[in-house]
Amino acid sequence: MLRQLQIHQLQVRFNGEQILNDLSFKVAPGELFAIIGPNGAGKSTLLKSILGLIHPQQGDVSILGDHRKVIVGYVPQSRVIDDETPISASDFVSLGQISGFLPWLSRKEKKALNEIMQFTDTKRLANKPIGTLSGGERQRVFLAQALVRKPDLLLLDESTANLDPEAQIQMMELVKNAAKEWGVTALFICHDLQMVGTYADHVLLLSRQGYKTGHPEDILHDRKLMTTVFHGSSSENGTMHHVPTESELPLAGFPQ
Ligand SMILES: Nc1ncnc2c1ncn2[C@@H]1O[C@H](COP(=O)(O)OP(=O)(O)OP(=O)(O)O)[C@@H](O)[C@H]1O
Repeated sequence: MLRQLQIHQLQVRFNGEQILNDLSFKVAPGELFAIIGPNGAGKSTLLKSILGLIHPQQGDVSILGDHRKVIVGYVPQSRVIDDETPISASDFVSLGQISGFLPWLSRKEKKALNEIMQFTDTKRLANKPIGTLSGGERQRVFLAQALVRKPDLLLLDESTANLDPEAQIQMMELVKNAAKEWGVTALFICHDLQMVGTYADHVLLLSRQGYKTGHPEDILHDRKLMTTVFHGSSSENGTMHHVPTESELPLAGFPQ
């Protein structure tokens, strides 16, 4: 289980453009942590920095586990799968667990595959070619692949985008159950604020002007803040300020 995820004074620039600026926050083990913000705010950049796919100019990410190396599951924002892709859903899921050199699955791996397909309700899709699945079915298969090694940390980049409301709920329920059953800590980028309000324990609101972490009700119901971030203006003082503190969550705040 994850013991600590801590982002400390993270700075990422691309071609001289500041994308993440002095970003610091902590995520508690087993929580569902939403990342929201307008397009281009740097949400995917943050997940990629946590994964080590992007190297920040400054700051660091610490991911510490209890007894063993932390396993991270990731569902990227976009994955183009050709309709003709000749790979079955179950083979696609098992790609998430191949760690040895043998071209077949061990008994333990088969058991894990079976369990996760049951858990994600993808068993009935097992033999279907991945390219023939609907958008919602594919998303569940992608999630199954990310979960098959029972990760300690799960990173989801807009995994519920383009899904109908029922399928969105199914996906988020799966993530919530994974948190409940084996204590996975999940960071999920989401533009659907209703989903965030329903499922997130804490929220990071990110924009190029600053950021804020807190409980969903405090962030989502702050009309002035939300208007400033998503529409760039507010009837009152709409400037975003980043005021880090040393206290527990939220680590950063805006002047009240
Ligand atoms: N590898 C890269 N090289 C140069 N610029 C990049 C790179 N990756 C991202 N960017 C830029 O960084 C900014 C933030 O991108 P990012 O994808 O993190 O935003 P986002 O908040 O996830 O947006 P969206 O909600 O639209 O997915 C964008 O302006 C993007 O063009």
